[in-house]
Amino acid sequence: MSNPNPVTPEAIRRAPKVLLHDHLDGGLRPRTVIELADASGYVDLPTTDEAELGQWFTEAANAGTLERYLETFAHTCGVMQSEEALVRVASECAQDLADDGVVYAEVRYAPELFTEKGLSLDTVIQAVEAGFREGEKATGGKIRIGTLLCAMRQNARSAEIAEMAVRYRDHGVVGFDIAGPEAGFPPTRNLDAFEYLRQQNAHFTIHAGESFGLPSIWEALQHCGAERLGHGVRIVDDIKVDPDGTAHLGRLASYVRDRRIPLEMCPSSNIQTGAAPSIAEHPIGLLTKLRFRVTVNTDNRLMSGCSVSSEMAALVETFGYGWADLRWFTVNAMKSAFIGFDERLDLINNVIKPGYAALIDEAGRHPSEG
Ligand SMILES: O=c1[nH]cnc2c1ncn2[C@H]1C[C@H](O)[C@@H](CO)O1
Ligand SMILES: [Zn+2]
Repeated sequence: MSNPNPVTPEAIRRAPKVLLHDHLDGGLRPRTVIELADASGYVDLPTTDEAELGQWFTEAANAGTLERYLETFAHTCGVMQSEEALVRVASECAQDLADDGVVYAEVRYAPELFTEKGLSLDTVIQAVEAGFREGEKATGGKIRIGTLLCAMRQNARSAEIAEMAVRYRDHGVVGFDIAGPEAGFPPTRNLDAFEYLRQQNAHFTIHAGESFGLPSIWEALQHCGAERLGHGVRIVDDIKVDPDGTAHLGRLASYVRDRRIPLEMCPSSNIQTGAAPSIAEHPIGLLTKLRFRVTVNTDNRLMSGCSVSSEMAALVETFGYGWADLRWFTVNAMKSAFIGFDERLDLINNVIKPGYAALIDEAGRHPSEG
C-alpha cells in the first residue's frame, strides 16, 4: 500500500495538531505590534515596517543565549499594557493557531509583565481569557485554547501567580509554569508555589533543561513535582550512545522515559538560544527514536518565525518522519494536556485520529503507537 498523501508542508498544515508550549507574548503578528505601539505611544520599536520588524525579531532572537533571546520580549510586552491590546493579541493568537491546523493549544504568559501601566493581575487574566474566547468563536470552534499562567523566575512572585492559576481554573486557566532565565534561578526557589499547587490538585509544567542541565530537570521533577518539562532537551546528557547505536539511559533519563514525562520540545527556539546546534543535531531525533514522550512545539512564533506546521515540516525534512510519526507527536501532546481525560480522549478519537486517517494509510502505522 502506498501513501496517497505525501508529507508536504501544505498537507501538514491541514493535519490536526496539538500545541502545549507557546508564549502569548512571543506570538504576536508584526503588524499588530506596530499598530499597538502606535495606539499606545510606545516609541521604542526598532522599525515600524512590518516585514523589517518580523525579520528584526527573528534576527535579534538569534542571540545564542537564552538571556539575550529574552531581551526581545521587551517590545512585545511593551505594547501589551492595556485590556484592548490583550484581548486583541489573545484573539489573534487563537485565530493564527487555528489557521495552522492546531485543534488544541495551551498558551502561556506571565500576567505580572502586563501590569506596568497599572492593570491588575485580575484584569490582565480576564482580558486574555476574553480574547481567547473571542478568537475561538471567530474560528467557528475549530480550536480550543487552555491557558497556562507563568511566574517569572527572576521576580519571585510565584506564590501569588500560583494562587491566580487556581482561582481561574474554572475560567480557562489549565495550569502553571515558571519561565525566564534558568541559570541562577533553580526551580526550587518556588517550592511554596509548587507545594500549594499540588495541594490544590492543580497542574504545572516547568521550563527546565533548556539553558541549564540535568540538575534543573531533576529538581523540577523530584523536588517540585512538575508533570511536564518545558524543553527538557538536556535530558540527553544522561544518555550514552555506543558507536553501534545502543543507548544507555542513566537513572534520571530512565525515570523520564518510564514515567512518560512529556517533553515540550521547541527545536527552532533551541537553535536560537544555543541549546542545540541545528535541527539535525537536536536531541529530539534521539529522544524520538528512544520513544520518550516527545511533543513538538513553537515556543515563540514571532521570535522563531515558525508555526507548529513549520516545526513539523523541518523535522520531516531532517529526520524523514512520516504521517505516523506526526500523529504520534500529536497524540503524545493530547495525552499530556492539562484538560480532563474525557476531553482529551474526545479530541484524540473524534478529531485527531480521523484527521490523520484521512492522510495516512494503514501500512504507515507506527509499531509503538498506543
Ligand atoms: O524558552 C523560553 N525559556 C524561558 N523563558 C521564556 C522562553 N520563551 C519565552 N520566555 C519568557 C519570556 C516571556 O515574557 C515569558 C512569559 O511568556 O516567558
Ligand atoms: Zn518557553
